[in-house]
Amino acid sequence: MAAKIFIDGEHGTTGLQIRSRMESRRDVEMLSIPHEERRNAAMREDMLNSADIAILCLPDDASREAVAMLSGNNKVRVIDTSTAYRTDPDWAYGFAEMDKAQAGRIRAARHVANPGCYPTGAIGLIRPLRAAGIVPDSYPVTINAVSGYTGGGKTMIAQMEDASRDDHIDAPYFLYGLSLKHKHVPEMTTHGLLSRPPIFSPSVGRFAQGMLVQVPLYLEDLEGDQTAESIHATLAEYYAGQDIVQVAPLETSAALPRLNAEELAGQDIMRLYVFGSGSQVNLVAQFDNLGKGASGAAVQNMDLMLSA
Ligand SMILES: NC(=O)C1=CN([C@@H]2O[C@H](COP(=O)(O)OP(=O)(O)OC[C@H]3O[C@@H](n4cnc5c(N)ncnc54)[C@H](OP(=O)(O)O)[C@@H]3O)[C@@H](O)[C@H]2O)C=CC1
Ligand SMILES: CC(=O)N[C@@H](CCC(=O)OP(=O)(O)O)C(=O)O
Repeated sequence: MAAKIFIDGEHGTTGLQIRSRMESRRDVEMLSIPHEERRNAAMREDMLNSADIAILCLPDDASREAVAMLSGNNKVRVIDTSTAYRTDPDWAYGFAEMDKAQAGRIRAARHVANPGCYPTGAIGLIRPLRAAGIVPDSYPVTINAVSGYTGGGKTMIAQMEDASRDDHIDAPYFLYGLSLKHKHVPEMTTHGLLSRPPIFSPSVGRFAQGMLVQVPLYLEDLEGDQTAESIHATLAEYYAGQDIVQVAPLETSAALPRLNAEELAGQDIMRLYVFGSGSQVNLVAQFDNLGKGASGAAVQNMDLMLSA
């Protein structure tokens, strides 16, 4: 029997991308609410409680409200794409490749917190080096990133695309999160296995989808005699045996004159690069903020849960 899937927030940016990934699938039955009823609480509660898996593509408060609508129901499984539950120990963190046991945890979980887009890149780069003891507790980790503007959902898409709005953004590129208190820092710290919160500086460019997340490192401040080659070998070994998180060969990185943030738009993979030589490296994750950074990861998690 086809599994019943309800996307609460199905008409938003993340929800629509999940729906488009489901269009040709025969193994799932999509439960749906018409656009004009998307905020009808009674209809949402009914659909949420009728699903096998509910995928929440809502702001944090509305996600918490949806989870409350399921209290007392011990059957429906939930994937939440908001920030609400990403450091909650009762929820499985939905980054299947982040260690060898994580796919199994997601497969068995009732509640899965889909990662944030920036943390997917940052944790993907940092966690293997923390797990191997290469990045010491005291290391001052910094994360610089650029996202396509769909990362800001319907509001930012309209701000970037509609010049008639009072809050139109005409900048081709801008920094934000300037107070260094971005909502993704706690999840980067927890799942990046960091002792100190990283300094995180996000930015947005005038392109719809795509992302680069950078973590520069001084090799002499790491444990052991590290080189670009040894860091690359650690990442390549960590991600061996699966094809969603790919580590670009060092020769490929060395030959690149530039790296395009849009290159993996429309794809659900993430590619990691090690740049640099001598005493410094820059680790970079390249992916689609709406692919492995959101909707692609949600569908991957749904598939793991359906395979239980
Ligand atoms: N965009 C991205 O790249 C990523 C987004 N996420 C997360 O995914 C979630 C959804 O984001 P995104 O798709 O970008 O946001 P959007 O603003 O594009 O879509 C949100 C949807 O939720 C609906 N909604 C809002 N409040 C309620 C409510 N109280 N009851 C019912 N429906 C409601 C909105 O309806 P209405 O049209 O009426 O506003 C809209 O359809 C967020 O938590 C976001 O942080 C995670 C990773 C990446
Ligand atoms: C460009 C942009 O605005 N991006 C969003 C993050 C997108 C994302 O990962 O969403 P979550 O809210 O689910 O964490 C931001 O910085 O708030």
